[in-house]
Amino acid sequence: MQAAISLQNLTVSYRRHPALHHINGSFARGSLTAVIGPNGAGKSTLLKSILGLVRCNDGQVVTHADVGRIAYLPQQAEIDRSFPITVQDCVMLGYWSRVGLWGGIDAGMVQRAQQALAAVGLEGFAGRPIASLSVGQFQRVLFARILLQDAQVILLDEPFAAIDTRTTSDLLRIIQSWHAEQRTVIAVLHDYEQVRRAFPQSLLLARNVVAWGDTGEVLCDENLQRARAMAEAVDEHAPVCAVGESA
Ligand SMILES: Nc1ncnc2c1ncn2[C@@H]1O[C@H](COP(=O)(O)OP(=O)(O)OP(=O)(O)O)[C@@H](O)[C@H]1O
Repeated sequence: MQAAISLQNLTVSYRRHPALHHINGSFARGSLTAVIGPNGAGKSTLLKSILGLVRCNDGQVVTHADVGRIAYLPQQAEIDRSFPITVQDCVMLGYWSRVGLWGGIDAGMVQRAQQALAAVGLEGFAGRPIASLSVGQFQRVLFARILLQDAQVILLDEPFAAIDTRTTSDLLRIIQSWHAEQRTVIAVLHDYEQVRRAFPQSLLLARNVVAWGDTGEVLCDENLQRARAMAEAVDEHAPVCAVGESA
C-alpha cells in the first residue's frame, strides 16, 4: 500500500535524552492508526515530529507528494482558551492555511462552518465565547475546525482525554467517517479496549517501536509487557544520545 508518511531512522532528543530512537516505518494512505504506549513513550513527540514542531536529531519524516495539508489536534492542556473569540471564529481558523491573514471569508465558508458545528452536535453555539465551553464541548469545536481544514492527514493527540462516553462515541464516529473518506488518521490513545474496537492499525511505542501493524497482533500481552519493561528501564537508565537535542 502507498505510504502517506514515512519515518526513516527518526530520532528526537530533548536535552540529549532520546524521546524517539531510530524509528522506521510508514503510515499507509487511508490508514487509521492508534499510537499507544506508556507515559513518556514519545507518542506526542512523534506527532510533533511529523508536523515539524520539533527538530529531528537524526533521520527524517518524509511526507509523500500530494499528501497536502496536515490537520492537528493538540492535547487540550496545550491550548490557551482565555483568548476572547467565539466558537464560530475558532472553527473558522480551520480556513487559515487556505485564506491566510488577508484572505476573505465568503458566505459559503460561513455556511460550511455552521454545518461543521451541526455535524459535531453544536448547533446554536456559534456565538458563545470558547472560554464558556466544557472540555467536551470544546473538543467538539476542535473537531469542527478539522472538518473545515479538509486535510488528507489528521493527527489527534489524546482526543478523548477527560471526555465523557457520549461525546467520545460522537467523535469516534467522525473519525470513522474520515477513515471512510480515505484520509490518513493517526491518533494517540490510552484506552486499549477502544483501540481494539475502533482502530485497525496500531503503533506501540516505548521510545523505540515495540510493534507496528494490525491492532490484534500489536496488542498482545507479550508486546505490552515489553513496552512496560522498556519504559521502566528508560526511567532509571536513560542513555544520553550522542546526537544533538530538540529543546
Ligand atoms: N519540551 C520538552 N522538553 C524536555 N523533555 C521533553 C519535552 N517534551 C517531552 N519531553 C520528554 O520526552 C519524553 C517523551 O515525551 P512525550 O510527551 O512525547 O511522551 P508521551 O508518550 O506522549 O507521554 P504521555 O502519555 O505521558 O502524554 C518524556 O520523557 C518527556 O519528559
